[in-house]
Amino acid sequence: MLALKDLSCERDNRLLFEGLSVTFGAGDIWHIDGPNGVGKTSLLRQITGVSRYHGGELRWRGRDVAECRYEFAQSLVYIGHTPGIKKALSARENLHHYCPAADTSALEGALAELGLYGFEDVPCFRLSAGQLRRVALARLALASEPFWVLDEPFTALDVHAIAALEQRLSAHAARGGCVVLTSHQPVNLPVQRLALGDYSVVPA
Ligand SMILES: Nc1ncnc2c1ncn2[C@@H]1O[C@H](COP(=O)(O)OP(=O)(O)OP(=O)(O)O)[C@@H](O)[C@H]1O
Repeated sequence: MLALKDLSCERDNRLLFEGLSVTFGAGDIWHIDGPNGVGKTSLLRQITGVSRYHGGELRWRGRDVAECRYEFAQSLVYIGHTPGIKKALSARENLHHYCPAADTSALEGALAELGLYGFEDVPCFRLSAGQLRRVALARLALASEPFWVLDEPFTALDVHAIAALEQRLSAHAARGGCVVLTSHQPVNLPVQRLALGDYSVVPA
């Protein structure tokens, strides 16, 4: 789906990585790994178009992303480091914001999948860190976009939510979707690993 060719990244005049070439394909789950500060979030921000890249090329389904920004954006779910939840709104309202076409039972099903049954209408400022992360991730159950980019999605989740999320990611890949994620925890899925810092691509 997305090919990175000779990508480089610098922040504050410091080179984080260069010459990074990898293709994130249909059916893949990629785990971007590396120590704190190596540039994982910066890479995700580059590939999603949130930050610009300083060198190299990004190609979406064979086309330069600059030429197909709208199509690429329509194909992408990006859930960043912070959950991106409006705390004055409820879980249901937040999910509706991201998935306006979903009906009541779809919204409730997505929230229930991540253990939020009974919390649908509680304002999010009353939820815990893990529950807030669950609200953000619930949209994956409703997402039709093929390319998912998730920054530290397992942070703050308990074992049950981790298992539910892993199942969701696995089902997405099995349907021909692609997942690119960062995690400091081991991922219990057949992932391909991209270790920033040594640029090695380790197949599953
Ligand atoms: N807002 C910012 N302004 C300037 N430099 C930044 C900013 N955020 C991060 N950096 C720098 O960019 C580098 C890469 O940061 P990034 O967040 O991409 O790392 P990371 O690998 O995701 O780290 P972590 O594992 O801690 O989340 C860091 O070394 C940091 O010094």
